[in-house]
Amino acid sequence: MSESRNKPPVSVTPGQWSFTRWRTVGQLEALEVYHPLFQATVFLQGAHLSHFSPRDQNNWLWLSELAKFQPGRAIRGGVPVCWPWFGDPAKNPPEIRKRTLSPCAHGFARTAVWHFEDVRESAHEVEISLSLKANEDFAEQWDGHALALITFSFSVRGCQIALTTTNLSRQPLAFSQALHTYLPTTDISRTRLLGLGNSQYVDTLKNWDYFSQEGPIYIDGEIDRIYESGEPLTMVTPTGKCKLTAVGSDSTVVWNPGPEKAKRLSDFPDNAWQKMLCVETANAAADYRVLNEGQSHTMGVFIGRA
Ligand SMILES: O=P(O)(O)OC[C@H]1O[C@@H](O)[C@H](O)[C@@H](O)[C@@H]1O
Repeated sequence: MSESRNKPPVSVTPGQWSFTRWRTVGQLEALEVYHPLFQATVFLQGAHLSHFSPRDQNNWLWLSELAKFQPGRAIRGGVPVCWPWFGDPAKNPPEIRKRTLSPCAHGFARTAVWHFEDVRESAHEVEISLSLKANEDFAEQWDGHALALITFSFSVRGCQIALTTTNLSRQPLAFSQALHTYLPTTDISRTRLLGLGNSQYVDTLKNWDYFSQEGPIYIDGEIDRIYESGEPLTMVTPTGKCKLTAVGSDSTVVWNPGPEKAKRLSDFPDNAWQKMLCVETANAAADYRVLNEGQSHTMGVFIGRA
């Protein structure tokens, strides 16, 4: 990552915080947390978390070595925020499809510049909040009016992400979403995901048909499934265990591009599919949500270690 330090937006007084500072990475503005106990980096574009780790540990998130930090381009790795629709709009339920005016996958929030709200610091925790008002500025992409508020809470125990959607329109609002978490592994063939045994899933690679999961998930190539479960998960790799605990979510997307799709993906090394797995806390497929005027829904995940 190239950098030039300390270019705060005008609303923020430099030096106001003890552990957090503005930083430019590539062409994007980010908040970098450098706490005695942990480190994190959050981009204003996409409200995108690219790094979290306790001090002196490697990044708990997978971040592509080919990731680009450019306006309008999604960062490959970390935790992209897919909102207000998940995946291909054409594969979403009719109530969501009728609002999406762009064919772009995963919604517009991951490439929009979010508004800085707040940083709160203590001896044990740092919280960062950002918001995105999806109003007439996004009228070419979406027929809706909603507010997304995201809060990242970092501590030595792990990282909590909470994404709250509020319907600002008079009409009921249907939306789908995901916190598209990229997790690292040293060897995908010796990695397994626990916690989805006995749940049903839609296999998007098999005609979107339904199947039942038995036991742990092993990955030996491309996988792209939407599980009907929001149960706690553990990813076991040769070097450790990562635990994901979701709230407000009854669906989980498990995705790895495998060797062939990896070659077609943007900003993704050909062999990187062997070093990552996406485990996405979601409201996707049948788990999409509908909010009446003024109603809110919070979906979130705690990423910890076992
Ligand atoms: O390349 P993108 O738009 O970041 O999407 C990556 C993947 O994201 C996953 O969530 C989808 O299930 C996959 O189908 C998709 O390929």
